[in-house]
Amino acid sequence: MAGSGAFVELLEEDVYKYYFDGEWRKSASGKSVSIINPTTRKPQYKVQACTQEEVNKIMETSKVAQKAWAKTPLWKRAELLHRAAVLLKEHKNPIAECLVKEIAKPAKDAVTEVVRSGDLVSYCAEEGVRILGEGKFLVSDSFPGNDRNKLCLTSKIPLGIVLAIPPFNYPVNLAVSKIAPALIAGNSVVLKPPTQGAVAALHMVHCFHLAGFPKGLISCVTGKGSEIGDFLTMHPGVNCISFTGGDTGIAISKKAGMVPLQMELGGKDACIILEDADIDLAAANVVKGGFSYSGQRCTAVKVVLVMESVADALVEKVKAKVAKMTVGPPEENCDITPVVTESSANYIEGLVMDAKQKGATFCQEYKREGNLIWPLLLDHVRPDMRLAWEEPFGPVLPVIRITTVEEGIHHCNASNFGLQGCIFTRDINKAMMISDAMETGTVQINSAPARGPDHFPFQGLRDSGIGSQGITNSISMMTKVKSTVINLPTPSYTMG
Ligand SMILES: NC(=O)C1=CN([C@@H]2O[C@H](COP(=O)(O)OP(=O)(O)OC[C@H]3O[C@@H](n4cnc5c(N)ncnc54)[C@H](OP(=O)(O)O)[C@@H]3O)[C@@H](O)[C@H]2O)C=CC1
Ligand SMILES: O=C(O)[C@H](O)COP(=O)(O)O
Repeated sequence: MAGSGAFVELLEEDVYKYYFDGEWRKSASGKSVSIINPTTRKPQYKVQACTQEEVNKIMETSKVAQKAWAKTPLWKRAELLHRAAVLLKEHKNPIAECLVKEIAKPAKDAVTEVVRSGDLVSYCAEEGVRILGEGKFLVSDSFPGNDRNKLCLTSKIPLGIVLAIPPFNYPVNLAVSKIAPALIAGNSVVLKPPTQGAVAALHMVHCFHLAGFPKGLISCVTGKGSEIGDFLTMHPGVNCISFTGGDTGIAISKKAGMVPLQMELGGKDACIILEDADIDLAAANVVKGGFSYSGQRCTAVKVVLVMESVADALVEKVKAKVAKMTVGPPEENCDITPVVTESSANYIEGLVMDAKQKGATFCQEYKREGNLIWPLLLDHVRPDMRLAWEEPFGPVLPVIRITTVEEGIHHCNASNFGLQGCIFTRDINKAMMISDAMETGTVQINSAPARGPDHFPFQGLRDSGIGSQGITNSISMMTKVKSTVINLPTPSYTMG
């Protein structure tokens, strides 16, 4: 159970502690932040509201710990990560319980998130050993005018302190996707978890603690992003920021200093369906892509662009599937569960009402109880409706009927987002042409958008982000190249 057994030291009275210098501590602020259960809409947990002084101390300690960690052999770093991965999987149930209570993730999916996170940590350890174990050897005589008298050795070195800020929808998986690459590359980590999801993240951090990582190497600061966020992201001790979330990331990129940024932000992933598509396959993916975790995924299908000639058939099939979806509490593994906050539900409702006023066709009746919104497919959505462009981050999916492929590509590229997109067609040549024309970080052919498997590159264009994630890319991003050049007194040619 959360906050008990192996996790008992995380909790004092009813407030979860923050993690610093290898210990669980109470904040000197004496204040806490309440986490509201999206299902009951009542306070579920409390976490410490950390102070700026505590952040300063964390940064100092983190810097010292990083210097020692960078001298720890790579295989030993990997060994500790493997140990943390085992512990994460061993404690999947209490961590998943927090995800159910804090972010209303269906119980089965919550367990999957933790297991996936363990796998990500192990894979990262293995990948890190391979890619960080290799450098480059360059010789000078390949550049015009040079003899072979300079030998350049390059290797990848750590950046220092990586600030990791994940969003509410994957507070464990999108935290470890930053923590593990940072650690294997020799960095220290300061984690600021999302408020909704903070307790799951603290339990995850405890697995790293139990694995035996050195004191100070990993810290976890809790508190509202709106209060402590700017102080963290603008802190001079930070050497890299890895952020996943919404528009906050755009603001951070304007305020952060001259440090590498990895930003994974919002998306409005389009699903283009052509006349020759397998409509059963497309419908199944529209439902899975649009409604899993109630649409609260950056990679959710957020607009369907279907050719008019097959639109009726698609809409009928999707409607039939939506009718079978279960709606209710995450504990009962319902397909659709309450969205994360009341303000999120209000925002979604605003988009629905705008579409209603402008004449969209409701394939189901709009229904809401508290934060729980029933799945809704809106047909005949037009570009003048907000739903055509904004991301609801909820179980509401607009369908725009198109008469040419170009119309679909144009709509996709006119978005301020450019995360992923997908195409359904039986013609691979057409699929490749459309994929080339779509201005998104990834295009999926005949499947819904997805970040995973976690070693695949994951990136967005325009407001969807900066840089690329995925295990290999994250490890590289959290390092920089260091060169050592040996200058020989006379040119030397091997076997010459
Ligand atoms: N591209 C991607 O991979 C993903 C993108 N998203 C996008 O994120 C949004 C929803 O996630 P959500 O968690 O609400 O996103 P937010 O951007 O609101 O929050 C993300 C994180 O930033 C923190 N934060 C808030 N204010 C600041 C600040 N000023 N400085 C630093 N950190 C801050 C939050 O903490 P706190 O909770 O305390 O406010 C949270 O940990 C959607 O728009 C979605 O598209 C979500 C998941 C993945
Ligand atoms: O934040 C998100 O929504 C995730 O990055 C999406 O991950 P998934 O495609 O694996 O669900």
